[in-house]
Amino acid sequence: MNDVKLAVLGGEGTGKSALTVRFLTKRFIGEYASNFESIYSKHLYLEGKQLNLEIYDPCSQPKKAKFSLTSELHWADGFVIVYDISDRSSFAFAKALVYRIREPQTSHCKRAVESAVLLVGNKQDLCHVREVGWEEGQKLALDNRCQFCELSAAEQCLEVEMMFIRIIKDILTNFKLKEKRRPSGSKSMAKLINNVFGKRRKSV
Ligand SMILES: Nc1nc2c(ncn2[C@@H]2O[C@H](COP(=O)(O)OP(=O)(O)OP(=O)(O)O)[C@@H](O)[C@H]2O)c(=O)[nH]1
Repeated sequence: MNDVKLAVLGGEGTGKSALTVRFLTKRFIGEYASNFESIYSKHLYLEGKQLNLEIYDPCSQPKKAKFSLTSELHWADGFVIVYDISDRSSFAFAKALVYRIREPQTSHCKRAVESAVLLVGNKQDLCHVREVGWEEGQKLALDNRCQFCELSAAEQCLEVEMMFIRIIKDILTNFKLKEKRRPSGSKSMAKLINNVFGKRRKSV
């Protein structure tokens, strides 16, 4: 079974828990405990594979070394970065997170393939008080090789599900790429062993 680890990050109150809970239970509750972090688990069947999905939903800790993120970066295979379209400061926070994830040192420290990132403008139902344009989100995503969508955890169940499925599929694609790019150490070793012992065996 494949393990897929996804971190849902973003500014305070942007709807990280609402999106996660919506995906896991199809429900929108409205208020979510925000003083502890959670890792949720879900078994999924996607693209012919059984997956063990883990979703990390951090608690709000505005003072936590803002963009250090070191443990999350090492833990996660992909990121959902959430901002609130009615709150410009949350977009600035999301931008800083995207830059942090895409920093060359970060991208290369552990990974042969860039992490999958999906930027989400949440609370689309509040578009009458919108502070961040759709184009701004789209541009930030394009410039930083991220996927992008706007949606509403409060009003859209299917879109939220599709959003999570999209990022999980990207992660699976990355797993395949990594597999391809992995130096064929094990294969070469098998060849070597075969060359040395295989031939001898023939002569016995
Ligand atoms: N109108 C509207 N409100 C939303 C939406 N998603 C979440 N909210 C509300 O926004 C508030 C914060 O939602 P949370 O899911 O707790 O946000 P969070 O990012 O997990 O919050 P912290 O953990 O405190 O950072 C709650 O009052 C939610 O009901 C949405 O799509 N539309």
